[in-house]
Amino acid sequence: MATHESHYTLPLPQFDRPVKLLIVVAPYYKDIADNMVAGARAVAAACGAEVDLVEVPGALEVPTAIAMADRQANYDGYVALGCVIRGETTHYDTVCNDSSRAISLLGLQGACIGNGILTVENRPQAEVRADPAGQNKGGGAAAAALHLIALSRKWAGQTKGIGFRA
Ligand SMILES: Nc1c(NC[C@H](O)[C@H](O)[C@H](O)CO)[nH]c(=O)[nH]c1=O
Ligand SMILES: CC(=O)[C@@H](O)COP(=O)(O)O
Repeated sequence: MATHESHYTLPLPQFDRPVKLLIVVAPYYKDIADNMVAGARAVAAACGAEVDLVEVPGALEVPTAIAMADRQANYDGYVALGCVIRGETTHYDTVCNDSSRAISLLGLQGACIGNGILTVENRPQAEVRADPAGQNKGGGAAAAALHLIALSRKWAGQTKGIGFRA
């Protein structure tokens, strides 16, 4: 089994105004999803963020639900959670690639999203990544969303070129 080098983790951002996060989770593998939600909730709580949660059937529906919420609701950011485990067919690649690409495109359009959709070969890989006491990828996705929200607030209302001398 591969060993994993630990990586540097940014300190969590601090906020002077309330933050509202939406967790969108696909509980396709329910125990895995439950652990990721627990990790994400703990990180949100550490930043004082309020959390709502909605469930969708599978990873492919996660970006669609985030896009709907971003149009119709008032969340500051989103945590995308789920797990895709390779099966016998090429469907794995479709679910992994399309969910990831759609989430990235929503991010480029301005939504603050942490992507915590696991894409793994087997269940043990998913379990260690979902475990809040293990790799805690749910917590990492929540932290990513919170960092983007902090950046978005830092630059809100700024106009290009103002404040610089030519
Ligand atoms: N195989 C996995 C799926 N597949 C289902 C799709 O995400 C989608 O719900 C369906 O195609 C209907 O649009 N979803 C997962 O979250 N994880 C999988 O391993
Ligand atoms: C990741 C998947 O979509 C997978 O569960 C589908 O399994 P299969 O390729 O065996 O149909």
